[in-house]
Amino acid sequence: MTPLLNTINDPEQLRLLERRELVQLAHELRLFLVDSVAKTGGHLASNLGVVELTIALHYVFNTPDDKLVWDVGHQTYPHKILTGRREAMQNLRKPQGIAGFPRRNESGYDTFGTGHSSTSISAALGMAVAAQKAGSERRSVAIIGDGAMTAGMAFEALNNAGNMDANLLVVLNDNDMSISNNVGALNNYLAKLLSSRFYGTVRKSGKKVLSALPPMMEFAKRAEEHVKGMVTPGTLFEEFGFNYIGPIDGHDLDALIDTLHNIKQLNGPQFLHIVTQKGKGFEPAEANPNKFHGVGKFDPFNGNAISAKAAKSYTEVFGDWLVDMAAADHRLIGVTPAMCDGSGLNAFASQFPERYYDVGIAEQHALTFAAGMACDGLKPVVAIYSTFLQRAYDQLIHDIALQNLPVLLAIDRAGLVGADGPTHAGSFDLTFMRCIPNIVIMTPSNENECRQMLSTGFLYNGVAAVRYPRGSGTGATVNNSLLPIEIGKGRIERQGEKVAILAFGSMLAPALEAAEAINATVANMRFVKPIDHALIAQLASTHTAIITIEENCVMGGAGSAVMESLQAMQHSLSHTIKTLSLGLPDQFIEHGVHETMLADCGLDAKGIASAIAKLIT
Ligand SMILES: Cc1ncc(C[n+]2csc(CCOP(=O)(O)OP(=O)(O)O)c2C)c(N)n1
Ligand SMILES: CC(=O)[C@@H](O)[C@H](O)COP(=O)(O)O
Ligand SMILES: [Mg+2]
Repeated sequence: MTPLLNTINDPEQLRLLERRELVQLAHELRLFLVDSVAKTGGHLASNLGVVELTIALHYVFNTPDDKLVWDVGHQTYPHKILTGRREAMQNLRKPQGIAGFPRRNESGYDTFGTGHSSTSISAALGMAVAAQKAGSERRSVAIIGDGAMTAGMAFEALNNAGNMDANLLVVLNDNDMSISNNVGALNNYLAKLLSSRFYGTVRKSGKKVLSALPPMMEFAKRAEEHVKGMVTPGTLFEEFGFNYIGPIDGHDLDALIDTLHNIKQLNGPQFLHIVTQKGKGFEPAEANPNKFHGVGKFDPFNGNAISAKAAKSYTEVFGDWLVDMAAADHRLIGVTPAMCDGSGLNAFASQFPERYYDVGIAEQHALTFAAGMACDGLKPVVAIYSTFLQRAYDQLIHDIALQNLPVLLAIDRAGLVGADGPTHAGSFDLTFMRCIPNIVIMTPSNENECRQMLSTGFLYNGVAAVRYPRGSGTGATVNNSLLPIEIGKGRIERQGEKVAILAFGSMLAPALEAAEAINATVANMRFVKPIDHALIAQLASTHTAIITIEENCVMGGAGSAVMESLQAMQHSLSHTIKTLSLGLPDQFIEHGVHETMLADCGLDAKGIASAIAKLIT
């Protein structure tokens, strides 16, 4: 057979293929995906699951005029490959290479930038309304997974769209998996929809929708049936005002294409439920979709990881601490918004299942749920990535801090995260948390300090946050103590003269290295809030330059806290001090390799030394 995939550089070419050729194309696309991701690393299992769906969508819809909005965007590799980026896949997520998520500035086919979940229905609805207002017939399609569907935002959008007449199609890609097993009542409901009698009913109702009636009449008829309660039992999505079609096999290209063709004729909000298998076609990923959700380089023949096991990560340090503290205190509850594995909760979940809560992709709920538990004597620990905590800002302020509730936030992936790029960078948490009253914020400089700070935050009777980076730190030995450290106290790690570097968290190690050449003093500040005013005063009175350094944006971050402190004490200082705040610049940092990204921001020893040299000469 003549290969097909390498002839497709644009969906226009895909649309010229015969229907019967598409199965071969899907097969080639899968082989290409496995081979390509084996070399680069990236998200694999979700992409394998949407091969047929991606082909069918580009085959039926007139992309890029018709808009495809992929939720999360971790499953867009087949889309990228079919839209002119096949060759570019070899540089996926590498510096200057293509991104792991859709990017509007990367391709006209990437209609909406994503990375965080559950935004697709809102964005596609916005595009559908824009088309309507422009008198355009173009279609908008949101493709959302069953995991992403657990988020409140998806339901906010359904609620809005189901009450409108915009031409929006929502495709629910139901593979019965989030990163880990999907959870919650909605997941149970979807399983019920797929089962036995109800499945039959739904299929019939789907067929009815695809009958010969003209689209507008069909839509009106469905609306009338709804009003009269004739559609029984109505699916949840029908109750939301959508025309529900499915479930259909999302690996059956003929069924997908026929159904999409039919739906394209219909007006108003449409909902297509498809069933797929995460990891489809690659046995190791089918067997363990969680492991192959996001992977490093691997052997494409057996799926074995190529890189050696790295040093103990901060995530693992947190996971070990959680198990130990849970054993010591029966009030401890562990909460994760759908990131069990990534946040290091596996051991806790299996040892303390009755105290473990995966709430789905629901960061806002996770925090308020924790607040409620804290009101009544429990001690919740919310494990959350810095970037996803952004979703729950009001809950942190209004539900936790304002009521001064004892909730510990274990904030992982703080700082730059490498290959996932700007959507996942934890660049802002110090800035957005520091201005909230009542909160204790800690930045561990090594793994052992991380454990000490977790204990400190847990034992503190109020809201506390420990923010630590992705991966491992200095490799410090972690002792098994559960004792706290004194809140608000930094310490001097290296005594030098004239120049004092005040380092926060991960930046202590490069600060110490930079200090050698110029004999600078280095303080490990440890706490961003309360900031150690006494230590700052001591350093200010004995040095002529104060430099702060953090892996957070400079604006409003830990360095700002130091500068505010200095400002407050300036009248009592007998000499002037030169100051400099180092940290992440006021821009989104592109994906790449963590160390290089830091160096590019001047946050390695060399960059720190050169910035100090400029300041003091
Ligand atoms: C707001 C937010 N929280 C958490 C995540 C992490 N995350 C990425 S993909 C994913 C699971 C998505 O499951 P689903 O939508 O079913 O897609 P699948 O991976 O099954 O294809 C999660 C939890 C995220 N990207 N955004
Ligand atoms: C798409 C998504 O949000 C997650 O899969 C994320 O890429 C995981 O990142 P980590 O690899 O840091 O856990
Ligand atoms: Mg899923």
